[in-house]
Amino acid sequence: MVRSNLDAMSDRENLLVEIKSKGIVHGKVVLSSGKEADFYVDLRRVTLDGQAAPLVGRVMLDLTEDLDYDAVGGLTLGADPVATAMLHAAAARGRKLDAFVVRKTQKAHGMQRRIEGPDVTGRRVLAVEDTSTTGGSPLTAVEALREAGADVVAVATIVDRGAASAIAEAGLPYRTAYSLDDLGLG
Ligand SMILES: O=P(O)(O)OC[C@H]1O[C@H](OP(=O)(O)OP(=O)(O)O)[C@H](O)[C@@H]1O
Ligand SMILES: O=C(O)c1cc(=O)[nH]c(=O)[nH]1
Repeated sequence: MVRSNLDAMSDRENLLVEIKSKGIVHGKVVLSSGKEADFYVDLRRVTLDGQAAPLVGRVMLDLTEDLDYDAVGGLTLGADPVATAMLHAAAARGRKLDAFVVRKTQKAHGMQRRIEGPDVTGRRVLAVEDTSTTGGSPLTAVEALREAGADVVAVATIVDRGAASAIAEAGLPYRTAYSLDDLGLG
């Protein structure tokens, strides 16, 4: 089946509707970085939603279509359903894409791994996040991936809250599907 630009545009529009209706929470909130904000973009309510998750996979694949990578993942937990949605969307397009999970700390028992899933050593990988404010979370994943011998080709998020400069400083291309302006929160 041939995928048209119209299909991609309609997925992008439909995912935006899902994010606006299910993922935005207004009110004072403390962010991962310790900063305070007046709203939260709770993308777990979108990436773990049965209707929205397939859109997440397709939109994030479309966003990174020109990049060369064969594994995707990031810092648990926000990145995990993004990566698995992409794995399944890729499989539906006949492409084999592996996923991985970067633990916040190395596991102390079992295989004692920091990065779970098929081995990423020597592979071109995409680091993803659901949303990023400071770039801290995706860059923590990038550091662990580089330590494991992976070649990180880029960072990609569903919603950017201000991470572009930190990711550019780390010398990596940065892709985001939506800005706060797209969400009416800019
Ligand atoms: O660090 P930043 O780049 O500014 O991005 C914000 C981080 O906050 C959220 O996760 P959180 O730290 O709340 O943890 P969780 O994924 O385990 O829920 C989100 O999923 C990002 O990982
Ligand atoms: O910066 C964060 O911690 C953060 C912001 C946001 O809108 N959503 C989220 O999951 N984390």
